[in-house]
Formats: sequence, structure tokens, C-alpha cells
Amino acid sequence: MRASALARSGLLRVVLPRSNGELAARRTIVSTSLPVRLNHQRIAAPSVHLQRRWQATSTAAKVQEAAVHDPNALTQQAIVDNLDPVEFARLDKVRNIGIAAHIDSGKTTATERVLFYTGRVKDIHEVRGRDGVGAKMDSMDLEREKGITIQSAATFCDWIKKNPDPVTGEMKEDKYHINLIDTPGHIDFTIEVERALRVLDGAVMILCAVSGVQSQTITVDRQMRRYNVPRISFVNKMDRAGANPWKAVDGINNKLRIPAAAIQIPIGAEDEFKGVVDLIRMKAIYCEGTKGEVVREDDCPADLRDFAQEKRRLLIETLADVDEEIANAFLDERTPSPQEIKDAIRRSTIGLKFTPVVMGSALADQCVQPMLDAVCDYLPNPSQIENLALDRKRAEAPVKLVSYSDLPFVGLAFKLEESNFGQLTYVRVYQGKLRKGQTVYNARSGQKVKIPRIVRMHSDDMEEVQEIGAGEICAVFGVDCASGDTFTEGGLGYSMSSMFVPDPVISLSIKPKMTKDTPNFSKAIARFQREDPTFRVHVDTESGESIISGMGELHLSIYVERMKREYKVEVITGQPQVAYRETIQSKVQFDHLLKKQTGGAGDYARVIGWMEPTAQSAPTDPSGKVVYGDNHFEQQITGGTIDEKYLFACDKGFQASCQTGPLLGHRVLGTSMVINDGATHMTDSSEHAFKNATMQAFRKAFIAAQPQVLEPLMKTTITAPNEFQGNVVGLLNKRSAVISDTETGAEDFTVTADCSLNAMFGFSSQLRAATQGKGEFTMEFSHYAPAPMQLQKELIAKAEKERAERNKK
Ligand SMILES: Nc1nc2c(ncn2[C@@H]2O[C@H](COP(=O)(O)OP(=O)(O)OP(=O)(O)O)[C@@H](O)[C@H]2O)c(=O)[nH]1
Repeated sequence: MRASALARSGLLRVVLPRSNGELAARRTIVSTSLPVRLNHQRIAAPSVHLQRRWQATSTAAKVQEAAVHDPNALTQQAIVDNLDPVEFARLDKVRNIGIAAHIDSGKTTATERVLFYTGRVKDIHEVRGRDGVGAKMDSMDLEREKGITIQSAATFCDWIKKNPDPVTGEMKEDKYHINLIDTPGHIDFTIEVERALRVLDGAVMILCAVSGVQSQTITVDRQMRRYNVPRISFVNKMDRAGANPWKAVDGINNKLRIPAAAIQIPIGAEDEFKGVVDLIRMKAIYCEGTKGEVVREDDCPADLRDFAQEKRRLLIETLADVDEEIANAFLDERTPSPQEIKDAIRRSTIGLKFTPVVMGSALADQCVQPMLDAVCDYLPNPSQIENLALDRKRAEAPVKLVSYSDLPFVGLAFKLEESNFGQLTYVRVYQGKLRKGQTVYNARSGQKVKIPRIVRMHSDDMEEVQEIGAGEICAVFGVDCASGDTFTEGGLGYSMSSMFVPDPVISLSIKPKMTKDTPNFSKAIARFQREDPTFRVHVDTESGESIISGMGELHLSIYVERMKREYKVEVITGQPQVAYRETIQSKVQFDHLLKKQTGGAGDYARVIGWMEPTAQSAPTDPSGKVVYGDNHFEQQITGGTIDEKYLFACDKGFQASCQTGPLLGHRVLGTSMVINDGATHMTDSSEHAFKNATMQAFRKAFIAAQPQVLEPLMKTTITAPNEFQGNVVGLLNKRSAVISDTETGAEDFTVTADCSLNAMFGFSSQLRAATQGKGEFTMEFSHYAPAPMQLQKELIAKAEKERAERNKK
């Protein structure tokens, strides 16, 4: 809806009045509708009464106090406005950002330039560069060899930005401190993106100027939405043949559905790409010198003036749709000033209503500096993002954390890494200060921990510091904890929500080639599990084999390789196995008696009830997919026929049964069990008997309830040159894939399809053969669906045969 229509419909909101200077920026930056990190709720505006009370007591401790008693009482705006001015000045120049994008978009290449232009590295080294050094942020040997990012890497740098004084207009230099995390693009390492976005305040979403929005861009977009992360978009690779930034801008608007507009236009394109025109100030920016380090400004080239004006109008129109001040200017038929446009971009970006688009070519050393300026101009400082913890001392009531160093410390351990000096724990400090030698509490375990060493990370190098203030990111040594643990000072009792961890979809059996390597093998497995929550290990109860599970073939193969390199352990692995699931389709009653009363202490337990598909499994989502819900156990006993402690054992029996389904031994999904009657024996009943009786009843009822094997379907996106479209579609048809979208560009086409994971083993080599090595594909878990009947029969027969063989032994 355009601004005029909005005004007519009465949907325009009133915004806070703006005045000049710093204060104006502070007031208007954070809108009252800023999203809350926890539960994705929005916080209501404070009541007039509370606002008055607040104004009367404006110290940070009282902000905290008010937030503790009534977390909805204060807007983030009120908190920002009342921060101590010195603290605000420090925070205002801090940016915690991540770089996330589709595979090979140039995240690491762009980060290398950021480090060079900010003086963090002396020279630029390329990903897969001829000098063999590799980019700073790809510090692992494997990353440098493969030219891909496997682990996210953190670094920090200072960027000196020229800002016009809001009052005098004179140019002054401001130093911004940027904590930056470069994340991997491959979906197999998606947990690295999840945990980075969980703790960052803003992100740079990179897009390829030729391909625009790609499959992983959509995944990254989903992750940014999950954690309410504001973003700017950088269209990279403007030097490539076929570069077209407008395709990327359209893709963001139409595919990601975020209002987006370019704030620059390119000067030239492909190998003629020379710089950009800043549409806000209508100035040309050129990055010159041998490595683009000399930024020169000039007038907008005459031949681009009309086009720049047209795109500037489009920028203002797009902003008018998401920002009331610009909408008002639009209604008054007044052209907003450059400062008004900048303020509006900042407000709406932080309010998650808009993303400004900048462009350049990292590899050609073009226009990375203006991207850094945009990070400072449009991404939030740590005090502007609302972060909540749950207060365990107040019935898990949400409590707002305040980015203020004088308050008690609250931090989140978001990533663990083994280093030569022991376990390194990355911590985001949300509130208070973290000091060397300080004792903090682990909110999960209740353990006291002393912080022996604090460092700031610069990829694999580190710099020791004595303390870290609120809103910053650091790493600490010698702290035993799990990924996602909250640390607090004293007995605050706060804990923060952790990140989303996707379920593994693929597994394989693994064992060391030589028995002498078993201790090292166990060490490696323990470490990898601690560091990566998507890498799981269990011992198959029936075969006794160790099974590793993860997000894809690449994910598991990287761990196998790391065992060899870092732990000198050669391993034998089985064929990759799909993580099937088992479920039921109908409701079945059961009445099961476990009775062994032949002399001595006996076993007696009777359970009566029913099993059925869970309520969540029944409805279908709009695309027609069945969403299989979590398993559910319930007791509806009246009259005490089964004692409470035995019911607890029944629940345990149910949960254990769900771990190894009766058909294949894979996990059960979407199954509910209700026990509503039973019987107990005075002497022979026990928890053990009830647990076993439940497990036996489960097995019988499951088999009777039309059980089904579910297989993971993967959203697969393939891009290849147009001449191979027939071959690729043929490959997909052979795999009974369901094609959901096809897009044909000038040179390349992209097909999106749901394919069964089982049918995708070995796909990469077949795609290579079918496209002369020019095709690329990505695969991401989509949902579970019933496996074809023939496959179900084969899998069940195989599982039965294996069981029979094991029983013979
Ligand atoms: N033509 C061109 N190539 C680029 C540009 N930026 C990066 N590349 C190339 O694209 C490839 C991938 O670059 P990376 O920086 O590793 O991309 P990435 O997004 O970090 O990759 P992953 O983390 O593995 O997903 C490398 O060969 C780069 O040299 C650019 O601006 N122009």
C-alpha cells in the first residue's frame, strides 16, 4: 500500500517527534514496535503512569528494576533514552554483525577486505588464491584446501567512518568497533549460522549479482527472521559477466518478501564496473589504489543522473510504505532531506521492515568500504536490540536485559571450540561486565566458575583482555559448559533461550581401523559432539555399532577427515543411512498384562489405554504436507488403579519405545499414548515392571495401528546452464522428485524440487556428468513423508532379517 492509501485508510502510526542531533537519533532509532528476541512477541508501549514513574527514576538500575517487576513496562526506547550518556556513547559505536549468504557468494572474500581496509590484516589473501595462504577467516587447513567455510570465525576491527555533524554539517571522524562473524554457506554447517545469528545484532546478507536470491539465501533469510536480525544486503560480484543488481533487489522484494531498495546504483558493470553512486547524497564513490584502498568521491556522472534520480525516487517511495515520517513528507509532496532518508532507513531496517541494498565486488576490491559505512549507519548498536532472559526466581517471568556495564553480568555461551590451550568458549555479554578472575554462575548447572582468561578472537589468533563490557563478544578459557549455557553474576537466576538445533537427517556406522586408536577416537567423538549440537553419536543397542548422525554427507565426511588429521585416527565407515522415522495411522486400544509370578519376587503390571496419531499429526499445512508432531504421553487414571510412581515409569517406558521404533529401530514420530486404567499387585509390582509392560503394550499396539515408515524429503535446488535443463529434469524424474519451481534466466536455470534423501546418494557425481561439471545443487531437509510402499516393505524385511541373525548369535 502506498503512503497516500495508508493515510486514507488511517493505518499511519504517529511517531515520536524528532529534534536535532544525537538525541534525535536516539529517540527515533528504536521504534516502539521493536521485536522481542524471546518467543518473538512484541512489547506493548508503556502506560502513561509507568512512563511518568520512569521519567522520575531514570537510572539504569531502576530501568532494570522496573523491567524485573513488569517486563512489559518499558519500551526498548525508554531504556536507550535513559542509558548513562558515557555508556551510550560507547555502545553507539559498537556493531555486532554476521555475514551470511548462499554458498560461494563471497562472504569470506568480503570479510578479508573488511579486515584489510580496517587495518586488521596487512595484506589480502584470496580463498583458493595462488599464493596458497588462504583467507584469514578460513583458518582450518581443510577450509583452505576445499575453499569452503566450515566453521564460523569471529574477529573484530575498528572502522573510522566520516560522519557529517548533524548540527554544523562539518565532516568528523567516528571510530566504530565491529565484532564480526563470517559464517559458512553450506547447509550442512547450518548450526554455525544459527548460533551466530542468535547472538548478533545485525547482519550483512550477501547476494551474487548474477544469481540474485538463491536457495541458501532463502534459508539464511528464515534464520534471520527466527532471531529478528536486522540486515543490510550487499550485492557482490558486480564484476562478473551478467551482473545485474536489480535482479537481486527484485528477488529480495518478491522472493524473500522484505521491502528492499537500492541506496546505490552501479557505475558500469561486469569488467567495466568502476564504482557506485550514493543515491542519498547523489555522490559518486570510487575505490582506487592498487587494492581499492583509496576512496574518492566525485559528482554523479552526467550520463547516470536521470537513472540515479529515478532510483532515488523508488527508494523514497519504498521507504514511504514502511516509515511514517517519509510517508508524511510524501503526502506533503516534499522531498525528504538526505538526513531524513538516512534516519528512515535506519529506523525501518532496525524495525525489520526494510533492507537497504548496497553493491560492489569484493574480489575486484570495489565498494566494500561503503558497505562498512552502511553497517555503521543502518545496523543497530547493542542497546537497541531487545533481549530477554527468563527469571527462574520469578516463575520464569521474562526480564529485559540492559546493555549497561554497571549492572550484574549476564552472558550466553554460544559456541565451544577446542584449542591448544583448552576449551575456548565464545560468550556474548548482554549485561554487565565480564572481568578476568571474576566468578560467575552457570544458570543450567548452578556451578560456580572462575574466569581465568578472556580473549578477543581474530580468527585463529587471539588478543588477551582484562575485561569486556556489555554488548560485546569475547571468548574465555577454562570454563566447562555446554553450548547455549547462560552465565550470570551472583544469584541472579536468569537464563536465556538457546538457539534452534535442527535434527540430523543422515547417519553412518563408524569405528577405528585399529583398536589401539580407540582412546583417540573416543576423544575426537566427545569433542565434536560438545562443539556441534547437530553432530550426534549413539551406540546402536542391537548391533553395538557407534552411529554418527549429522546434516549431510559433507558434514559427516568433514568429521571423518578431521579425525584423521587432528587425532591421527583412520576409521571404517558404513554406508550412509537415512534417518527414517516410524509412525502410526490409526487409533488402537490396548490392555496388556505383564505377569511373572513363578516363585520368588515376581513381576506384575497391567496397563490399559489407547494409542493414536498425535493431534498435531492430523492437520496438514497449506502445501498439503502432513506435519508429524512430537510424541505425547498422557495418563488419565482415576481411582488410583496405578500409583503415581508407576505412571512415571510408564512415561519412561513410552519415551524409550519412541527412541527405537518397532519397524526398523528408527525414532518414532507423531504418536500419542494414553493410559487410563490398569492394575497393580501388592508385592510384585515395581517401576521396572510398569516400564516393561508399557514398552510391550507400545510394541503390540504400534504394530496393530497401521504403522508406517517415514522418509526425509529434501528441498533440492539445482542451478546449471540452460542447455542442460533437459538432462537435469531427467535426473530428477528418475528419482521421482516433485518439481515445485523452475526459473530460467539468460544463461542459467534453477529448479527446486522435493526429493527423497534416499534417492539422492551419489547425486553430485551424476549431476557433474550430466552438466559437464557446470551444475550445482544444495539440499536441505524439508519434511517427513511416507516412504513408497515397496521401499517400506524392503526396509522392514531387511530389519527383520538383521534382527533374526542377531538373535541367532
Ligand atoms: N568475480 C568475483 N568472484 C568473487 C567475488 N567475491 C568472491 N568471489 C569468488 O567466489 C568464490 C567464493 O568466495 P568465498 O569468499 O569463499 O565465498 P563464501 O561465501 O565465503 O563461501 P562459503 O563460505 O564456502 O559458502 C571464490 O572463488 C572467490 O574468489 C567477486 O566480487 N567477484
